[in-house]
Amino acid sequence: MIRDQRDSTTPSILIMTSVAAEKEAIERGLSGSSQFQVALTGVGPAKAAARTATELAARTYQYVINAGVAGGFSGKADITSIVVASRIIAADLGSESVDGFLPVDQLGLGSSEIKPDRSKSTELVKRLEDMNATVTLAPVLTLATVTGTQKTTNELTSRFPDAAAEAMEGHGVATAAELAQIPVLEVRTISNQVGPRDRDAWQIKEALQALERVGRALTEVWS
Ligand SMILES: O=C(O)c1cccc(C(=O)CC[C@H]2O[C@@H](n3cnc4c(=O)[nH]cnc43)[C@H](O)[C@@H]2O)c1
Repeated sequence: MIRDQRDSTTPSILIMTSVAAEKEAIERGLSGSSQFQVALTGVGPAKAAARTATELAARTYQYVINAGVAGGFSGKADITSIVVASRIIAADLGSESVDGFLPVDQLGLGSSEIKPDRSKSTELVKRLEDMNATVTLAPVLTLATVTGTQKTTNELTSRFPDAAAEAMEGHGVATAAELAQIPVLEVRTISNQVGPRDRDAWQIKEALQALERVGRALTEVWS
């Protein structure tokens, strides 16, 4: 019989955040739980994929989670609410055409979507609801560019009517996890609404407080 050599102090869940403030918020919520390792991706899907792959090459993990703040689509996810990804979608992976955007799926060049672990995602939603958090299970878009105009907002809403949030790392983290055959989750707390750029309106502090709550909920999912 093959035994798992890891002991209870070896992290088995890797959480990737883009910036240090997100990492610290998650770590406050985890309150030292030894099952989790939190590491930084930097901003954007390319760094996210490369840095996640580097972490996964260094140690064996059972789950990978991408966590951080995000933009919420109006009417789907309000500022400070939480979105757990039901689908992780690379929204800008494909080609423009005169008839509109063509995703790589339609070009016969692969898939722009990765499915997160359904069971753990659902359990995370339940734990957050038990904490009285406002939480939505819905598609989360990954883009290399933060949406900053009404035109792009309208295009994304039309292409992905169910999407609740957009961020910049999820599909990169998920791609590295998929290649390593490890289940992935994405969870985002909403710091701003997707729409015409208004950086002063971003509520980072409140979104980071919600991220701390996500950290607490994660310890319950894996208790
Ligand atoms: O300035 C700070 O203190 C600070 C603290 C935590 C995070 C930040 C960021 O700027 C995070 C960038 C990160 O956030 C995601 N994000 C947030 N809103 C959006 C959006 O509307 N569209 C796309 N991405 C968004 C993204 O994943 C970035 O990596 C600052």
